Amino acid sequence: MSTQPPTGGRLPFGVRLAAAMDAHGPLCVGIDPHAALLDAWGLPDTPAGLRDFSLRVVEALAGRVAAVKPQSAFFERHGSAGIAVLEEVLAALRRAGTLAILDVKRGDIGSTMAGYAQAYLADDAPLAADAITVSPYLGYGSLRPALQAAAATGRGVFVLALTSNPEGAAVQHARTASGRAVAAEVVAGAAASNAAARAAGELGSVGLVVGATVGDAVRELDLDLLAAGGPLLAPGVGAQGAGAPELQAVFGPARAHVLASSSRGVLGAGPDPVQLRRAAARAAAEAAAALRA
Ligand SMILES: O=C(O)c1cc(=O)[nH]c(=O)n1[C@@H]1O[C@H](COP(=O)(O)O)[C@@H](O)[C@H]1O
Repeated sequence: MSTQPPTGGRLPFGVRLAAAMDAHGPLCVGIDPHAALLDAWGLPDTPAGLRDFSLRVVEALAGRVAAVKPQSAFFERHGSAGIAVLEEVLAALRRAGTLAILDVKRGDIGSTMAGYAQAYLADDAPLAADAITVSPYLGYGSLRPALQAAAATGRGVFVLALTSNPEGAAVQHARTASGRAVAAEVVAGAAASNAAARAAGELGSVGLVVGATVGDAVRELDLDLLAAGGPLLAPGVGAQGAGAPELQAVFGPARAHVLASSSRGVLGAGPDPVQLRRAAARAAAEAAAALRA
């Protein structure tokens, strides 16, 4: 990452996220408007239903959780009208001062990655978020345009390292020519990207995604998650079955860097905003007890 001061008057993403986790607890709530959730909330599976659902989540939780993570897929499935809703949701989070991590899992050859970087990490982009999820499986170096754009604007990226789905292991646990696991190469890439922030004693802006459901993989693959120096986004909490014991066991000495992430586990408590807030507060307290002990 660049050591130039970011544009837009923002502190680096890692610094802003560390402050938000201290203020609100280490929880990110995902906005994943599945058709079934829209139905459970009494809303139609249309762009209007999507808008109502998403803005109600923002209204209930903005200013109360460390970060909110809209899942782009559930907006994209409604076409251009869905993307327009996503723009509105990101703008609402920006206005509320709540960090937005846009889950788009982008990854492409460098020149195309530059296009994605402009789409999500430029100051004037309609879909600008504070951070995005990216896939390093076209090679960590292919992420360079996103890493540079993030550093230049005080934004961040979360690089998929060990994903929460069982199919991920076939790729992520495989050994490279160096003998290290593919996931270990990704962790090493993030550590190099975060070197300057680490030297400054700050949380880096290049995070990793490590599912809370990955069991013993971090230890077995010898991943030094603490040395990576960035935040560790841990999906899999709640609906996918992980809770406090899994967070503690998976992250061990790196647990102070973890941002636990739950979508359906919190959203299922809606649409009543009081119940949504209660579910988020409960999940944040559980994550804090597991990770900050
Ligand atoms: O990048 C992610 O957030 C992510 C990575 C991963 O390994 N596993 C994973 O579940 N996710 C996302 O986290 C969310 C999980 O939603 P729930 O299972 O409802 O909490 C979805 O939007 C997933 O796409």
